[in-house]
Amino acid sequence: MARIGFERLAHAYPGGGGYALKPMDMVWEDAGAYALLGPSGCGKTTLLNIVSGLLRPSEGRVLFGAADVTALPTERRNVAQVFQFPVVYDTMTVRENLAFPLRNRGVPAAAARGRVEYVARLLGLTRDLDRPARNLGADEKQKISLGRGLVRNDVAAILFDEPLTVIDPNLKWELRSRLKELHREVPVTMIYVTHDQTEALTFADRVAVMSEGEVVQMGTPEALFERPAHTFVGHFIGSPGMNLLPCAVEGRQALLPGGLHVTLPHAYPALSGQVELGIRPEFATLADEGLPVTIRRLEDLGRRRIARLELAGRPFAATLPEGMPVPAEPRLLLQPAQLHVYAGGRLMPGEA
Ligand SMILES: Nc1ncnc2c1ncn2[C@@H]1O[C@H](COP(=O)(O)OP(=O)(O)OP(=O)(O)O)[C@@H](O)[C@H]1O
Repeated sequence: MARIGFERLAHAYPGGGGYALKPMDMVWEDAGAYALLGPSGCGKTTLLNIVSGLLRPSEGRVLFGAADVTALPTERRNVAQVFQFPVVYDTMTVRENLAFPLRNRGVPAAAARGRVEYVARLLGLTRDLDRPARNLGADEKQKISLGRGLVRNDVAAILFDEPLTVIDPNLKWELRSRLKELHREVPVTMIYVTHDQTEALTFADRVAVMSEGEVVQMGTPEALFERPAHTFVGHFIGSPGMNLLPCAVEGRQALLPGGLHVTLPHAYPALSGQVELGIRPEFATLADEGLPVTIRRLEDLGRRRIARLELAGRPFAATLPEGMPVPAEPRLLLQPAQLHVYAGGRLMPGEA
């Protein structure tokens, strides 16, 4: 198990035109469950491959504990990897597949047996243990791959690269919770790459949200929801994402187009770059008093209703409280503590 550190780490692919991963310093604590979350092309796989040793970074250092592993190949890093598609020996039984990484490390047969059966139980593979792997379907085969990644508990880290891609949607939820359960029982550092926010937020204690080669925020799922450090995080996390309105800020007042004023929870100094006011739809509700808005349409999302509005000439999403009829003259209430100010995309702290 290891704490993983990045020191001035960056990567530019030869002939790739600039950084695929911009310079970063970061520490992932030993035994943490981390996710790398972001859209296609943001640099998740590049960072994961640097951790696994598949890719040598063009700048900076990678540390496992105190050891500099930057130049070490994968086989000398003691990491387990689970990829998008199953990596399974068809000629072996499920049991032999799961035991393979242990046998390779010389783990005694009795200890290996217990561990294999434990992991098989966790992944729902017990009944298949003595079947040849080749007779199984894609879901089952990917479960074997997951099992082979999870079976050793002496690894520095287990790296998952979009491991549930081929899994049937109904099974995904179940496997996610099993992985989480396993992490609680065997606290190994786990790093999980995905573009799916539900997967990242349910699996990880801490999520690194990436955009354009940069980790724009590393935080708990709660922090990403309540205090997005970057407008990208506000927008990318949540459904619908955070509302962002261009504005000017003077002290404790945000001035929106059309002459509307919003009182902020803090005062702000003079800000440069594009200034935006951010608030999540969950903290903006239709009410009898507040800012004047126009309702464009309503969306019923099952447990809640979202009103698509126009505020200061811009689209805006808010919550229509349960049981509230659609108001004839709709007004919008914004929870003051949930108002955030961004300049150049970054969250501004405000004055104490
Ligand atoms: N071998 C390569 N040579 C040149 N450029 C590359 C190479 N691999 C990736 N890139 C570029 O680096 C950037 C980051 O790619 P990366 O694969 O790390 O992103 P990602 O977030 O994992 O995306 P995806 O989810 O699509 O795999 C992209 O712009 C990509 O085009």
